[in-house]
Amino acid sequence: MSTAREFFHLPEEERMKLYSPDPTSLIRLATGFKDEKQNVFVSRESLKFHAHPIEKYVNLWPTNPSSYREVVSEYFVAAKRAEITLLEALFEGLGMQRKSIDQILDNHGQYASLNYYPTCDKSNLGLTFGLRGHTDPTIITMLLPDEVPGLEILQDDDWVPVKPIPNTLIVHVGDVLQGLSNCRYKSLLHRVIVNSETERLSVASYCYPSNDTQMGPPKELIDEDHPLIYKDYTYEDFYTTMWKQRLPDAARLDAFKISAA
Ligand SMILES: O=C(O)CCC(=O)C(=O)O
Ligand SMILES: [Fe+2]
Repeated sequence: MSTAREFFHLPEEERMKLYSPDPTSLIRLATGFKDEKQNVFVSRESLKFHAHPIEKYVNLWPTNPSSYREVVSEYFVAAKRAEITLLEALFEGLGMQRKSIDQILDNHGQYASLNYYPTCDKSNLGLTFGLRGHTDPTIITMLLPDEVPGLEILQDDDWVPVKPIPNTLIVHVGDVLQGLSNCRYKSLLHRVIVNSETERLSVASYCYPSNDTQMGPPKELIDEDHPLIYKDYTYEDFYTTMWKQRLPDAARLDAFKISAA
């Protein structure tokens, strides 16, 4: 976390060396922007990069601060290990067969985002979000927030603040897990609000399957009480559709519902 903070406290021209508007870049800094249509400002600055397999990507990462590669590698390798352990337990708990689990986890990827939410002028608070409501297009997202409040989740139509607990990770269910589990797990709608006093940081590890992974629910999860909701599709189909639709939430999955055939 302190390495991420150091990075975002570097002079703007140093950070902007990594700026790219292209979402397929292997590493990129994304900056805050104004949505003219909705007249809101989204203030998050984030450094996004691939983190697994780490040997393939580490040479693209910043060398300023000088500890960056070492500290960030150590964190994301440990985060990935924890994600896989958690997912294996969760899939086994759902009753999935080993073959189905391997199909999903073999060749999975890990995408990282260091998120920085600057403080916001009091007069602009009403029109500024850190991040607007969205679900993550992942299997799960492992999030390490700092101790500043800001994350909110939607629960029964109300935005509920998530109270930061020191040294505690948060795991979000993403759209892919909703699809794979045939809706036994629901993707979590969340957003980030900003404040005028304290900047906020978080470190996100997004776990996603390989492009050719079949994302329809495995047959062992389907029975009379749990009729099949989603047809077979690949992660690549999902991603391509997502970019076309530009939907912020799990409604992206509706295109793959059996009833949408
Ligand atoms: O900063 C946070 O707490 C949430 C970040 C987030 O939702 C994301 O990176 O997808
Ligand atoms: Fe998110």
